[in-house]
Amino acid sequence: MSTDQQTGHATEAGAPFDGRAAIEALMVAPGPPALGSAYQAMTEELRGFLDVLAGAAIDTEHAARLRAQLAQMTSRLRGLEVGEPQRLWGHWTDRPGRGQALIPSYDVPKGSLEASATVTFGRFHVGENMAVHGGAISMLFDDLLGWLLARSDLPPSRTAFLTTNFRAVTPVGVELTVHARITHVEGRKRFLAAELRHGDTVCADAEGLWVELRPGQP
Ligand SMILES: CCCCCCCCCCCCCC(=O)SCCNC(=O)CCNC(=O)[C@H](O)C(C)(C)COP(=O)(O)OP(=O)(O)OC[C@H]1O[C@@H](n2cnc3c(N)ncnc32)[C@H](O)[C@@H]1OP(=O)(O)O
Repeated sequence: MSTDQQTGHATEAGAPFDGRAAIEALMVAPGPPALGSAYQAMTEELRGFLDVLAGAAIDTEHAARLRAQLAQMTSRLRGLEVGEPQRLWGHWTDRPGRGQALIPSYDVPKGSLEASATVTFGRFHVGENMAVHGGAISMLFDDLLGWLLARSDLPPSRTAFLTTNFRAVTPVGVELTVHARITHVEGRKRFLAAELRHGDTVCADAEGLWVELRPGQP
């Protein structure tokens, strides 16, 4: 066995990286429950920090102080860097949000072909005019649909395309509902759709294709 220099994944000597096996291996929590709780609380704090920072008018001194504090934390974490399989970020598959702050936290049940969840975007995800950034909405759809598939009984797959329609401004700081479903499966191809609503208003919807990874495919 050797280690892929880029990803940190263990591979048979000379064998290409196997993305399907890597995803299958990650479907269990990466650490004990106490660490999971502490990590989840830390990512929630980080979300709160980004939300307040994105909404704050700070002066030069404050910006310089924050930069120094962040630099200090960054250098402390540098010594703890690991390869992708060992990292904790986004790998808490047993917890809502999975321990990441890329998109709002949500949860979907295991083993179903469709799911509804509530999400709230903060100011960190504002594009302009207090509308949620279109890229953040597409990212939510990609993540949610990918996670719905990962929680189903189907083998690992990857997004081939995702089309998002922005139907109305998506508001920030309010609860939204998102519905995702696997519409049909054709061989290795999984077709999915999703809809994001604020009350009765459809803010955005999406449809996409996920293709099942073949064993040994990166
Ligand atoms: C925490 C633990 C892990 C948790 C993991 C889950 C977290 C979830 C949340 C995180 C989520 C994050 C998610 C992410 O970030 S996923 C990252 C973003 N996506 C990618 O990087 C994908 C890059 N592309 C590929 O890897 C390959 O192209 C794939 C694998 C998709 C297909 O390449 P492959 O060589 O395997 O397949 P094929 O070419 O033989 O095609 C097979 C069939 O598919 C049809 N086709 C293919 N492409 C398209 C297209 N664009 N439009 C229409 N059709 C298309 C094609 O015509 C054919 O159909 P047919 O002729 O058979 O009828």
